[in-house]
Amino acid sequence: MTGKLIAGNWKMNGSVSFATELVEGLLERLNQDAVSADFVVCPPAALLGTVLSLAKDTDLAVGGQDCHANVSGAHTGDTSAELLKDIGCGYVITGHSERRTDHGETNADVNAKSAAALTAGLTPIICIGETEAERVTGDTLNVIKTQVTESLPDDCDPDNIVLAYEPVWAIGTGKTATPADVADVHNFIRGLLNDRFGEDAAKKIRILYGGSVKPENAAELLAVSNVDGALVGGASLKVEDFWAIGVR
Ligand SMILES: O=C(CO)COP(=O)(O)O
Repeated sequence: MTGKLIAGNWKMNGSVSFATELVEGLLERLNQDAVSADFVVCPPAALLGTVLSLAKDTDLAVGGQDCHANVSGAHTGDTSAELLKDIGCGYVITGHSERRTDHGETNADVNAKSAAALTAGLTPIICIGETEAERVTGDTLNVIKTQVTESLPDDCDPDNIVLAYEPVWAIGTGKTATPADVADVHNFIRGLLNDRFGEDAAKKIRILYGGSVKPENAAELLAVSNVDGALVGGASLKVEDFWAIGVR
């Protein structure tokens, strides 16, 4: 692990002109500022080619938003991790709560997709997080434990995985978990990773926080123990805001 990882999940937003303007804006800043954070953008699949051609040979990394667990085959509309790697991606988001909800993805599915990503040479950004109902009933840590246990592939290399804690109730709602809540969950996740991989290996795994991260709350959230970066939705669509989250 080096600096913080600031990942932008564009979700189903953008166009060729939007992507070009946003990526050019980021590259301009990457060239000018001394940056300790690593930046990655995850555009919709149809914009990957545009973004990759702009980001080629730069410090801006690019990721997909999902991949199929299989290498190839009759899976209309899906994209394999191999193909993402082949076109130049370095990362892929797996298990985002919107995919768990919209497409019924289970921890087992997320595990298989993350394993496929690792086999292809991509770093999966494996998403976990409790719903509002689970938080209210005090089940947050149990849910997190199950998700971490079941979503991480058996033989995964701690060098090549990223976790993202995104409380579902904080996504796109403007509600952010308090630094104390975030600390509780991130410290708990670190403990689970320590138990599984041993402390030396586990500390290589970056644990991102996601859910209504914006320039106004980024400093406070990124200062929390065991918060190694951010997975940013809405604010990653504005170059000034996305940049200000990682460079302060
Ligand atoms: O889901 C998210 C990133 O993956 C977070 O989205 P928002 O930053 O828009 O809340």
